[in-house]
Amino acid sequence: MKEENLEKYPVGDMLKRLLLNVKDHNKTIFVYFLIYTITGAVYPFIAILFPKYLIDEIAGTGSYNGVLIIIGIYLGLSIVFGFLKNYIENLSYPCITKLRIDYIRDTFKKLVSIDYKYMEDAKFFEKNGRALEATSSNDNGVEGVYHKLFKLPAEVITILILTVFIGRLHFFILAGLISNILMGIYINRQVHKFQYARKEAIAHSERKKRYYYNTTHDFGYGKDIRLYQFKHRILENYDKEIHNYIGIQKIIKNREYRLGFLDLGFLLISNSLTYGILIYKVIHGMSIADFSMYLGAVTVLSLLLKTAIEQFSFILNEGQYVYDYYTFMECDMGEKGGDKKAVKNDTLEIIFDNVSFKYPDTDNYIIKNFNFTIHKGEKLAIVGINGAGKSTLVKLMTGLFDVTEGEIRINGVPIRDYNKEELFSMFSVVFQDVNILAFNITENVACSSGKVDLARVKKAIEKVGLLEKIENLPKGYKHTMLKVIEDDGVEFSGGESQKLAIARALYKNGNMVIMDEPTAALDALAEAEIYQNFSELIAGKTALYISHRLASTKFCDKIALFDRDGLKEYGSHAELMENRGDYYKMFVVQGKYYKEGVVQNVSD
Ligand SMILES: Nc1ncnc2c1ncn2[C@@H]1O[C@H](COP(=O)(O)OP(=O)(O)OP(=O)(O)O)[C@@H](O)[C@H]1O
Repeated sequence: MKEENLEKYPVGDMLKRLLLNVKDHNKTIFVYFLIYTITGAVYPFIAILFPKYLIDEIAGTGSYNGVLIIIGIYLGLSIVFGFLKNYIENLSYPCITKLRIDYIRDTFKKLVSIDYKYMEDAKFFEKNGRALEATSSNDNGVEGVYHKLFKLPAEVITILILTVFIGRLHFFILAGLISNILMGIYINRQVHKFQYARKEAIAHSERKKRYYYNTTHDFGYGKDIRLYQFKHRILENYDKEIHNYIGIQKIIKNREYRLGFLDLGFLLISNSLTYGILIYKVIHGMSIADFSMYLGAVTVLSLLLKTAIEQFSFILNEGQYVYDYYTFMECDMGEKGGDKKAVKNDTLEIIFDNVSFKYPDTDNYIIKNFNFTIHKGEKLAIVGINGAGKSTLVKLMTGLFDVTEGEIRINGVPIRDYNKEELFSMFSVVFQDVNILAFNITENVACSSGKVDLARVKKAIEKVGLLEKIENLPKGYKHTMLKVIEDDGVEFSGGESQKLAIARALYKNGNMVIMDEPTAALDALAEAEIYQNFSELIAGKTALYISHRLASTKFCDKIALFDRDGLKEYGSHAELMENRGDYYKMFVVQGKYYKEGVVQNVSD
């Protein structure tokens, strides 16, 4: 990767946004900053001037009292300024950390609102990883830059005063110091450029490492990892990735190390100049008191210049990540959608108008030139082979993915015109993979911890047959689910989780019900109950039912059968049976299987 890859970014703009953020979140930090800058700028002079006055006093009158007064003043000033400076720094630290935590909160908000398509996009995770890096620790990114910005102005003031002071003594001392510092900046920027040019490789490696880390820490993978011996493969891959990562870091450190020699050379030249000139001045009449004061001033200046340059470079370098963060946060990722409101108190009509779709970064169309209408109040069953695109249709009509070509309209309005939250509010969906969150039962059903209609939660739970199970839990509806947060959290079986997901859909009471294999994990009795109660569950709404169990299609008005080439058959159960096509064949095969199973069970 070439170093020219370093992106230029507007430093001023980045700084302005950081400061505006302080203004919006916690203005007190500005007051702390002011006090720190004054005390921090004055503090070093106490140590620089003290030896001069002390030596002058000893060499002059030599009175004990005079010496004691000077020591007293020195100690007094050191204590007052030193204490104030540290105290204020201490007060500001957690406030600055809070600013970073707020940035993380904003990222969370963004992540749960952006278009779903990004959730299935590996590249997005790398981008997101880089943005998160800017908020990942106290010392780097946003918070690191804030801490440095807090301290830097005090140092700059001290440096300016000392520069004039020393510059007046001899220009060469100053020139030596400045060239040393310029070299420091150059080296720092070179290392950063080199490192930043490798940020894609680092982010890629980080993503892989994170994946292996998460896989081993996620209980959900526990069974497969053990029973299928994935452990060796995971560890092997993790080791490989670490090796890769360390390889990149070594290259960066090697470059830093080599450039460090250049820095050392300039430091030696600068120090030789300083000491040489000061010794020369002493030989030609400079007092020891002044000598010690200038020596102190040069030492402090060179130290301060070094720290200030480091901080300055740090701000420039880390600012690049901070800017990446802002770019990420400001990127429109479909959070809002259009401005149309949800359809209120009505059922939905969905029209697929010449829709084609392929997943981002893939070449194959999953759906091609698809024209179809789901009428108001219709109960439609979708059946078909694995991978035919049934779930993809759901992702498209609910707005989780955008169509590649064509248009989907809900009650005449293109779905991209709906506000995203309004659009999502219209669907009560039960997906085949159920996700239970580590909240309590009520929150999992009502999807809220705010205003919840407990009677409705209970009714939904009752309808899916979970009433007894939940009322027997020690904390009932308030019992936390999963063991991730609470030790005594309740873990549901696959079927129970699916029932809970149906209860969630019932409680939501959207305009349309979509069930994608909602009974796959249910026992036969529970499944039969869902079939029987289906009409009641959907309460006259438009409903879509995806299932491989053809018995479930009988209670639907229409059936659409898909294969890899799209819609193959469409009609009522009776019509499709009469047509003797694929649906008929599938139905007969499944029926035969069931019958044979029954016969066998009976004969057993
Ligand atoms: N995020 C994705 N990126 C790329 N391809 C995908 C993605 N999700 C699904 N696919 C592909 O799209 C095709 C259709 O998948 P879909 O899940 O819609 O099928 P399905 O009919 O619901 O299958 P099943 O009956 O097995 O649930 C599959 O070939 C799948 O590999």
